[in-house]
Amino acid sequence: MIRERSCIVKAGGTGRATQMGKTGEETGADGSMVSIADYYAGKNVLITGATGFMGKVLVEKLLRSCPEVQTLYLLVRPKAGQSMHERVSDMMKCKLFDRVREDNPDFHQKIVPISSELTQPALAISPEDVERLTSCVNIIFHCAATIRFDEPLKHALQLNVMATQQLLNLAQQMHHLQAFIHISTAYANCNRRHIDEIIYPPPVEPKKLIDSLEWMEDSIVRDITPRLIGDRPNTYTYTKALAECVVQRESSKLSIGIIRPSIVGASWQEPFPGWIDNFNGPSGVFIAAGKGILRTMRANNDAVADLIPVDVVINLTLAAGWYTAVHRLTFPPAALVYNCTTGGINPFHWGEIEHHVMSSFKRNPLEQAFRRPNANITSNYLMNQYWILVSHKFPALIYDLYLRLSGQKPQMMRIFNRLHKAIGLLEYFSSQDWEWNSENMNMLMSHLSPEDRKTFNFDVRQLNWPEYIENYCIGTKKYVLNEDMSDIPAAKQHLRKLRNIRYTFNTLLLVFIWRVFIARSQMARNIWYFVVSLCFKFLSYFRASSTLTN
Ligand SMILES: CCCCCCCCCCCCCCCCCC(=O)SCCNC(=O)CCNC(=O)[C@H](O)C(C)(C)COP(=O)(O)OP(=O)(O)OC[C@H]1O[C@@H](n2cnc3c(N)ncnc32)[C@H](O)[C@@H]1OP(=O)(O)O
Ligand SMILES: NC(=O)C1=CN([C@@H]2O[C@H](COP(=O)(O)OP(=O)(O)OC[C@H]3O[C@@H](n4cnc5c(N)ncnc54)[C@H](OP(=O)(O)O)[C@@H]3O)[C@@H](O)[C@H]2O)C=CC1
Repeated sequence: MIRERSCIVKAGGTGRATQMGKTGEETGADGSMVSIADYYAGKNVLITGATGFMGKVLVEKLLRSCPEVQTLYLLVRPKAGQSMHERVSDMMKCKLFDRVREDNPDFHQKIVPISSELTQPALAISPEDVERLTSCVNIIFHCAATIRFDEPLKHALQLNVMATQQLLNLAQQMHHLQAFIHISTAYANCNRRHIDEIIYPPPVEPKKLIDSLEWMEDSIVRDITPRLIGDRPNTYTYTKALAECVVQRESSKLSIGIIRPSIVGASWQEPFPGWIDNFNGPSGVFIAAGKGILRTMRANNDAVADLIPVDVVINLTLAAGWYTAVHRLTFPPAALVYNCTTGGINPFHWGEIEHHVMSSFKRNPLEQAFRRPNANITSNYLMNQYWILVSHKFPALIYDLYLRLSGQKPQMMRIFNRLHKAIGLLEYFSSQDWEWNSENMNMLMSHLSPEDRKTFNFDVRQLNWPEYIENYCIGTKKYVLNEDMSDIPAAKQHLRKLRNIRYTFNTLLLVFIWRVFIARSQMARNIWYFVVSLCFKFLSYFRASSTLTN
């Protein structure tokens, strides 16, 4: 149980002893509150979802900025024919860890993978590992989740809610646990316009839902899912809301912090600008636009694009872990919620994003683009449908015809169908505005020392959006698509070729229209001559009137 009355924590390699003050705050020898890095020194940290996008950045930052941390226990499952050890060792080889590798080539010694499948009973952790974890873990970061918007409800419930409950059960057996940090999402309550840093009543009692879905066939669950999720857009936001409620229920027994990031994007500063490794959220949209595939999407130009860089989220998460732990005895029995968003502090809009993404991909084009990047967003449904037909389906049809004629397998229509499915799922988030209260983020910032504010910076007022978007787009090119920056001249040359193809195509189309309609029909010819003579008359009138005025 973690709500111990007092405790002495040996601050690892710094040799600095920290102790619980009367208020429950962990203080240094001089009575001041320990810094974040000093707090993590000597601590054993358990992380779920460490192989995911945010988990990796969390592991990297802990190792780099809290070098005295004792051990990171990562709950990992084997996947795609790779053992858990192979997966973790591959992860540590990735470029994200370059800076840590430079500082400490032996950093891998601090990482201990623990085999776990979160959807299995007791998280499928072996009894020996349970023993090990319960005897030494000091802080838990729970990042694992399914973030797919089309996840069947049963599976989303299993992973996002039931696994969270099981992890909380495990946490309660831990003898030295000081904080449990749960990663939620700012959109857990997206059925509300204004979202405070509180846990709202759940749409349904989680336990009752779990019990009733257990005996139901998948097809029945699929049929009733829209009724269950109600005014939420998908099973993801719905189950994340239920998970918050499950976490909240344990807050009388554990010290809990809940982080609610909005749309997590590439890194802003750390470990280097623009790091991103997936197609989720806006990244896939940016890439599709940069490749010239996506030309239109439904989004509101004036709606706030609540993107938040991944390093900001992780800095806040680590600071929240520190704050939750050092204040654990003074907390009321309620989880502290941190809305981790940018919209209320440093707003930027989808229209501006579109402009900067497009100009960035013109300066730094992606290789082998399908067409020149020129995506436009519109909130008008009919307009969007029109452009989908003209700019997506028609070119896809022509290209597939070309592939067929040249003996290759047609593929463009299939790509567009998948793209339409993906953007259809994202439109809900790009067409509306939300307002998040972020007082706890400000409160947390005010508790940091000037040094910690620099090392664990989450002050998004300093974020320069155009520069961030430029680095984000370059990041998708370098780290998601593995394209080389030295190939940019060739990519530009390819875009010039595409432009010439378009000019030639448009000219041929004009000639074709001329031949079919104008040259063959007397009426079309008459209309044509009428339009031309009207233009001529207008030009002559315009010229004559401008001569008179002179
Ligand atoms: C310039 C214009 C500016 C426009 C501005 C407008 C931008 C609007 C953006 C709005 C974003 C809103 C996000 C809201 C986030 C809520 C926050 C969160 O809490 S939660 C976090 C947010 N959560 C999410 O974002 C999850 C959303 N994603 C999903 O739910 C699913 O991926 C899916 C249903 C879209 C596709 O399912 P399915 O068809 O089964 O396909 P698989 O998944 O199996 O992937 C197959 C392959 O395709 C790849 N790939 C994937 N996506 C894209 C893409 N967009 N494109 C290209 N490729 C993509 C994928 O890598 C994979 O490759 P490989 O491994 O085979 O090589
Ligand atoms: N990305 C975003 O925009 C946002 C994310 N969030 C939240 O942040 C957290 C992390 O998201 P993100 O890093 O983007 O997600 P990812 O999909 O990149 O990572 C998910 C992680 O969960 C693990 N996981 C999934 N299923 C299981 C399982 N059955 N057993 C064990 N581990 C499992 C994955 O492991 P494996 O590699 O084995 O699949 C992976 O490590 C989530 O809680 C999400 O809700 C909140 C707001 C926005």
